[in-house]
Amino acid sequence: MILLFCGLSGAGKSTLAHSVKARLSRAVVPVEIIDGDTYRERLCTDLGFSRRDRSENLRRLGFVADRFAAHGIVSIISAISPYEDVRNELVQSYPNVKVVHIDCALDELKRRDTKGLYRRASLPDDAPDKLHGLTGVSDPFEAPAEPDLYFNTQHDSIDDCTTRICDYVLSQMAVAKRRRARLG
Ligand SMILES: Nc1ncnc2c1ncn2[C@@H]1O[C@H](COP(=O)(O)OS(=O)(=O)O)[C@@H](OP(=O)(O)O)[C@H]1O
Ligand SMILES: Nc1ncnc2c1ncn2[C@@H]1O[C@H](COP(=O)(O)OP(=O)(O)O)[C@@H](O)[C@H]1O
Repeated sequence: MILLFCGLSGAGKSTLAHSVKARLSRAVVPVEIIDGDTYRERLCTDLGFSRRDRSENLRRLGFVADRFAAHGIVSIISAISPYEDVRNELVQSYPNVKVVHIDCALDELKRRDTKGLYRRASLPDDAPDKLHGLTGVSDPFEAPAEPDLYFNTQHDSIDDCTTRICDYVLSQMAVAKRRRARLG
């Protein structure tokens, strides 16, 4: 299974990816986190934040996620993934891709500002530290029309989100197991 987490910077993708991994490891379910930030430092160093590059970024993460998933590992892609067409492309290209929208209001993200990106995006255009094209501020984010799971992390606690995601994964795994048993 591939869990495709998408949402704005600071919404909670990495936090939830790690808490889900920790919780599922207790049930002996292997999880691999494929984090946009980390892969941008290694596999995707040539990519920036244009539409073309963000699309290529997600295609690469999807390919890696599928390789892990093929070996029974739950792959969590934790990236902003702002475009519906590329998310749908992954859903159609690989088996068992579930889209998880990690949502949060911009006001709350500006308050959290864990990496200082929102402050930098609000600087005057000629400021040396100005961040252009920040998703949700000066670059688009297309909310998934039909996510498999939806969270608003301003209202849903880390623990509640983690429980719902883990319950979903375990129930999907149980369905797949029953299907395999029926087919012999
Ligand atoms: N312009 C702009 N817009 C959005 N994000 C930016 C930008 N510049 C740098 N960053 C940092 O890059 C991280 C997002 O990388 P992703 O690979 O997840 O993005 S994308 O899916 O390709 O849109 C994102 O990480 P997260 O905060 O974990 O989401 C930011 O730290
Ligand atoms: N329900 C929640 N789920 C995830 N993170 C939350 C939640 N509520 C508050 N937070 C906080 O929001 C921040 C999210 O940061 P992070 O996980 O790095 O976001 P992202 O990976 O989407 O950029 C963390 O400081 C986290 O503690």
